Amino acid sequence: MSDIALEIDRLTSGYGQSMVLRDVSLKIQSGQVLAIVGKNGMGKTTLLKTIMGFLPAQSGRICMFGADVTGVQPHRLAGRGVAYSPQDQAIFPDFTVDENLRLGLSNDRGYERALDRVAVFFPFLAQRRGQRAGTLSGGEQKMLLVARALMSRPRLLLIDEITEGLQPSVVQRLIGVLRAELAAFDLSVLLIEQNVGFALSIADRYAVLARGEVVAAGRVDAPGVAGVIQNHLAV
Ligand SMILES: Nc1ncnc2c1ncn2[C@@H]1O[C@H](COP(=O)(O)OP(=O)(O)OP(=O)(O)O)[C@@H](O)[C@H]1O
Repeated sequence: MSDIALEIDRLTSGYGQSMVLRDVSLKIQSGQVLAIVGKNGMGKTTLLKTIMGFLPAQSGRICMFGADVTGVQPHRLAGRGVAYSPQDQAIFPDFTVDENLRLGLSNDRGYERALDRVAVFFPFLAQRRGQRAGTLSGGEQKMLLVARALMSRPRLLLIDEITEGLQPSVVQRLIGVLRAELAAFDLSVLLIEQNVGFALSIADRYAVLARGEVVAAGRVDAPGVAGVIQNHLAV
């Protein structure tokens, strides 16, 4: 078993003729959290979509747990222990809370136990299992999204801008659930964030993406990191 959960080597990708990511290289050690920060339109979502196989890589390589997964279909990654919490339109509004959560597992076995685990942090999920997901508040829908991604106890979790529009108490709860899962399981996380405070509170390492390139990277506990990141975001 590789001690590197995710390794991206000189990845280039985009939409048709328009290249968005250029030679992006990143690495996540098993059990660690990497936060990717960057301004709007810098290629963060494109990076996640390419890693997940929704967009083809034009060049470069994506490895997970030592295996080359470049070009592997998204549903096949789920079978390898990869979960994805996308930025938009990711819950099924006409399905109930229960039905949305069941989509996070490949079968019904272990459903109740998984629900108990995530409901420690998001009790409303257990209390409102029959409610249509589209009638939950925006913050509750985001919590549902993270809970669904965690149902299968993934080895690698990719989260796209989960804190956008959330009140601080919900952000705190998300920090709580991620810390608990990180402590209990050998979970590795790739986090896309604009909320630098959230990113630094949960991540081990960071990378700044600007115009499709990694322009800064390092450990979050290095001196002055918040300032370095803010400077990049201000440019
Ligand atoms: N489906 C698409 N077709 C063509 N261009 C796209 C498509 N999706 C995104 N882009 C372009 O790719 C670039 C990067 O977009 P991306 O969504 O990856 O940025 P981002 O860093 O995630 O931004 P945000 O924080 O606003 O979500 C942008 O210029 C965007 O217009």
